[in-house]
Amino acid sequence: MHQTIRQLYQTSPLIVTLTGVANPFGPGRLPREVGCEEGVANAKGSFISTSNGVLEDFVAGFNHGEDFRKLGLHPLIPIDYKIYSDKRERRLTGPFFEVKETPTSGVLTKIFTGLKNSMKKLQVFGREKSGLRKKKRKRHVNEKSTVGFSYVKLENALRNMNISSLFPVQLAVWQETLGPGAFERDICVNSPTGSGKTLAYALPIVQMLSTRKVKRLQALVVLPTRDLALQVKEVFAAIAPAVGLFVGSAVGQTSIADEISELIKKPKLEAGVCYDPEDIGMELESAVDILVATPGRLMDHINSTKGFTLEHLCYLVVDETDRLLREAYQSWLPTVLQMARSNEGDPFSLLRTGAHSVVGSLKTLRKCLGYLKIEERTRFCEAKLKPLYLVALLQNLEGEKCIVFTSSVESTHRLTTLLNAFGGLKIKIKEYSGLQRQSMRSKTLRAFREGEIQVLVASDAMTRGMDVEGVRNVINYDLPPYIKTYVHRAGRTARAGRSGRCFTLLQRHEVHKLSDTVQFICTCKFDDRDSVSSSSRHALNCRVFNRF
Ligand SMILES: Nc1ncnc2c1ncn2[C@@H]1O[C@H](COP(=O)(O)OP(=O)(O)OP(=O)(O)O)[C@@H](O)[C@H]1O
Repeated sequence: MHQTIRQLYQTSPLIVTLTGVANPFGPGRLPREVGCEEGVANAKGSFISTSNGVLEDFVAGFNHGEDFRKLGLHPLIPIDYKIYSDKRERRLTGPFFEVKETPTSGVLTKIFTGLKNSMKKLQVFGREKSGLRKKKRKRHVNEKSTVGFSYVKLENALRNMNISSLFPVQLAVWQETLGPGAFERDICVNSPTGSGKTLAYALPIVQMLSTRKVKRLQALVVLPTRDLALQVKEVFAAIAPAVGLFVGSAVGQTSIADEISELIKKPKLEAGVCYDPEDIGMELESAVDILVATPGRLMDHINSTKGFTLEHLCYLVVDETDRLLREAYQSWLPTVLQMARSNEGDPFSLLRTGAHSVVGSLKTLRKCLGYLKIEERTRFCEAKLKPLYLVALLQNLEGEKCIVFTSSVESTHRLTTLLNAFGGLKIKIKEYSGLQRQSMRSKTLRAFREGEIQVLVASDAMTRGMDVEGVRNVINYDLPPYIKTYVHRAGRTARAGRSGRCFTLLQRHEVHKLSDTVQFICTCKFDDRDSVSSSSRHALNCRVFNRF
């Protein structure tokens, strides 16, 4: 049975959107065409998944749809749209519904209206925004002293991180969550690589929790890999202690016992008193307010750690959403949603009644928030000469920090061995790939960050989200297989407003593939409202920020 979008909004609290660079319709176009923008006003609540991908993400969406449907939710997956893939035009149809109508009255919510003037400085903290509704204003006045105090503390913490002003995406999310309309909806943050999305969600979470009275696990951030999770934990750890919050991680590879002792506070027992073990179990409390986790270890704690609970969860961030939701990881998401709401009896009573803190409907923050200064260069060479070209290129780059991407873990290993065998290169080269033990990877990454290593030869384990300061160059030794891989690889340079270069070594027969990719990125990524140059048209990826 086919449902129209409108019917779906009336029945479904779940919205799955597809946004991002590789969205074949261009960011923004899809949601608008299927009426998401219009839908935000009507939807009763949402959990959102975003995706950078093309076809496989649609398919993944369907698979996950099964999980979601078990929970009584229905993903909104647009069907009956032309999907361009491998130059072929395909049409997806699916079991749920078909998009028949294209609402034309969908009006873009102007989330950035009025922001421009307040974008410059951190003084945005503590400044009361004009246009606050009466009720909100009252709340601010009541909390003025505490809130103002935490603004100052946060500001100092940011200054210690050498951050003196907020990036546009950070201001936009801050405005969405703490400004007028304060977090009435779940939001999806969609902005270029290296534009500061991590702090964009970390800052408001820390601010919102800064007035908490009791230490409980109230914010959960989920990321697909350990290194990424630790990177994000560092960001939280730099600002949360300033307002008295505790941050923990559950990322695997370390002993679970150590993790438990970090996450769960044991009651202090008096010597000589005999306690009932069951009573002790009851008194276990969370030792952290914010947890950064990978799905596997998160599930371990959910299943077997005494005292670990998500029942007080207020904020859920699903980072690198498209990747996380493509891999089921023991259905972690439905489990988290269920646990988070288990104290309400009906897991979706919050969605329906709006009690407690409402799961708002979806809002997509989508805008080109600045330019990525990436210079793109291609070099043609025969396959057998590629290593020589690479050596020459590395010599030319004179020890600048550089990541060389290959197509597989095996070729990463081979190429590193080969490069190290060249005596002439006076630079330190190491490999980073999924083939290595985690401890080895982390050690290499640390050395790369600290500048002890100048060139990292990496498989695509390195592409996503990794933030290493000072990476000036990215080299595609092998052509990336997908558009989004290209985007994420290139996004390891030109971060935080800096400039960078992306080189691609090409064989003649690969030329059309690259030009298709680049053309695709240039034509599809931004809609007409975003005036950007083609070189800036890189890397959009997504974070989902969900409030229970
Ligand atoms: N306001 C700021 N001022 C200066 N530097 C900042 C600011 N916010 C973030 N940064 C720096 O920008 C870099 C990129 O930030 P972050 O890793 O959050 O980007 P991202 O958008 O999540 O990237 P990706 O899409 O690749 O995951 C980091 O090194 C971070 O320290």
